[in-house]
Amino acid sequence: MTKPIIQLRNVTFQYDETQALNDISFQVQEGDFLALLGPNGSGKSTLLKLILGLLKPTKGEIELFGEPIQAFKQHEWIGYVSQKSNSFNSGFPATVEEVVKSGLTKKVGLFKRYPKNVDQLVIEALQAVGMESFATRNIGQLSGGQQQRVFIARALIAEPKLLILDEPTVGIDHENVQSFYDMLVKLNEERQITMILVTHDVDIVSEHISHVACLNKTIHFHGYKNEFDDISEQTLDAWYGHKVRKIH
Ligand SMILES: Nc1ncnc2c1ncn2[C@@H]1O[C@H](COP(=O)(O)OP(=O)(O)OP(=O)(O)O)[C@@H](O)[C@H]1O
Repeated sequence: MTKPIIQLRNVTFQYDETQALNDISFQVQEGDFLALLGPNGSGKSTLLKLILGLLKPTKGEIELFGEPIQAFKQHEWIGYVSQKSNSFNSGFPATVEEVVKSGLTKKVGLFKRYPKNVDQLVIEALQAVGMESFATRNIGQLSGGQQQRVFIARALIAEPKLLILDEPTVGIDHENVQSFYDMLVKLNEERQITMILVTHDVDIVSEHISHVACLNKTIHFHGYKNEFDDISEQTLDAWYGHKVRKIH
């Protein structure tokens, strides 16, 4: 039996002037691979910040792993790779292995020691994203897509149950997007990591994604990927307020 990892009930969020989210209710189940789609300004980042506990809903409730978010303490269960992770300049003074190791800080606490097998853990995390041969390189000397993989390894080393990726394929060239997806699917299937992939690109929805949620201030659709495929472009246009083209 799968259980909800995230449950939102009637969540509304208001910045001073702007209502960013209106009456959002949906669940993410253990093992789901969810693409959260929405145009610019549709509330995707706001929704993520609510799930990560960085903002509090104006109205409504959020549960993580079956607990009200206010009581939830296992923050190391949630890995987050932000949109801006892959923007180091070439002189940034950290190696790939140092960046990955820093992903353990949340788990071991800032002033506690790393486990004895930390080097092995770093290599395993890098192997999972196909980046082990870059371990000693400077992070700033990697391409945007390679840096993104390293940041996923940094999240993986803490053994998350849920991985949230904000626009992960930005900066990855077209030929490498498929292998990037294959890597995410492998993590989802082999390690049973629940995935939420945030994007404003409808095209990006790969065949491997299990669920899709369409957000534009409110949730217009949340369901299986094959149900999403049946939605017409006209309906998407109406939700998003502009022309949308689906590429299969
Ligand atoms: N700190 C803030 N203060 C006031 N309004 C904000 C703030 N952050 C976001 N907003 C507004 O809330 C709405 C939702 O913004 P949000 O950043 O969540 O959208 P998004 O879907 O992540 O957009 P994008 O795809 O462009 O990153 C927008 O109208 C935005 O202008």
